[in-house]
Amino acid sequence: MGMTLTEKILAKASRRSVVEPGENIWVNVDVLMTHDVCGPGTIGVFKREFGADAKVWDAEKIVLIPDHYIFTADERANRNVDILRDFAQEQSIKYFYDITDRANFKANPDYKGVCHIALAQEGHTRPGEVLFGTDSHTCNAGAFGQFATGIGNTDAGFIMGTGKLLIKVPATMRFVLNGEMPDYLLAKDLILQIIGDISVAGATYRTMEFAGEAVQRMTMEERMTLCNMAIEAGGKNGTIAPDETTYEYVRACTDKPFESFYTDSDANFYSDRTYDVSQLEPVVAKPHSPDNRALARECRDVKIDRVYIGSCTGGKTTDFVNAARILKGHQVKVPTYIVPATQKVYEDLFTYKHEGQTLSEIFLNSGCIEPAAPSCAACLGGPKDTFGRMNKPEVCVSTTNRNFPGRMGEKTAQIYLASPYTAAASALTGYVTDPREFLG
Ligand SMILES: CC(C)[C@H](C(=O)O)[C@@H](O)C(=O)O
Repeated sequence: MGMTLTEKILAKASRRSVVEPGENIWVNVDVLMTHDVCGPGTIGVFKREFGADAKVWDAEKIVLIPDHYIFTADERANRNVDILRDFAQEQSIKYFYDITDRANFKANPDYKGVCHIALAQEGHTRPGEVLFGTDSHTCNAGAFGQFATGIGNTDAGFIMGTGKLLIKVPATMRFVLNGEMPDYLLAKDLILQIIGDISVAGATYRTMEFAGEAVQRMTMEERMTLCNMAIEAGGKNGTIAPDETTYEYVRACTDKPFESFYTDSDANFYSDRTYDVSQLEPVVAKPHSPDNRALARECRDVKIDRVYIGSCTGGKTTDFVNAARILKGHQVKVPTYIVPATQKVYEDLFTYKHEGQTLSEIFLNSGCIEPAAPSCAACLGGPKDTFGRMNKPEVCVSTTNRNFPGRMGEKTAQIYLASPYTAAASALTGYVTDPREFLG
């Protein structure tokens, strides 16, 4: 019997020739990522269990990324970043993307922004490796053919001390996305479609492997959007077989060697679903669950108060290019927040041109709020002074990943998850809007 790409990575990481779903195995970790929310807790567990003077297992395999609650006056949030800094110094952690001057993020060249996109841009998402992160959207890196998943602080503290973790091998659900992608659909529509089909518990502790010609034709950023939301269906990890598109991206970010794995033709799947993407339509996830799917056009009577374009899921350069395609030459009817995921994405807003104008010019000319400093910002609410936080019971169309009550701040606010096209089209009308109204 053949193996899936996930099984092969886990077999290699546990120094076995074969692993099977359901087996508990010890894996060697290639990268451990933590951020300002969970880093202090992880460090606390590490020190308690391994000793106040203990050294981490490998100072070059730990990546510390302040990204969640950065641009805030909240003292505890600020203290969390200080704890990361002290630890990085004490342990000589090689990859610490620090921010010291919060008043001017551009004065901090080391500062990146949202961890999942920073991991990719800094070359930490390499095919065939094992990445654990103290964040549920760590599955984002599965787009690179890496085994990547979120863990809690206790597991992360254990990895800090040992470089290993005991995990159960997940069974794989394959999603084959065939057909020509219509020019009004984005990866976000596909993943919302799938989550709507299988529910937020539909892939619990399983691998979601995305394959098929529509996936092969996607850019790395669109592939990341697919894998990023695997956790929204309960998935342990998302994965996509590496190919030339992957290698081109990875080689531009790192010269570290890596090994690629591919699913065998006789591999065993827990389930195998096929979609013809040419038949799909733009969708949203209505409040208050990512699986509460509806066609965007069915929600045309939903009046909205704001639009938010940002986060690991929907704040990458491609996401803004797609939003700009719709916004160019029109005026937004509601406050529209632009939050680039990383400093690199922020720079792209001022250098990347769409039809002769930079993305930032397009956004400002169409009446959007000036692009914010890169961070997770209001994707998960945050302290009261967080940029874009929902502090009133308003309705928002957002390119982020979750729409549970209180997710963006105010508990009674309503969030419609959507693609950058749908978010931008909605900004132009003040209602949830199918982007076909503005495309073509
Ligand atoms: C803060 C962190 C633990 C959390 C996560 O794990 O996902 C956050 O990033 C989120 O998106 O909800």
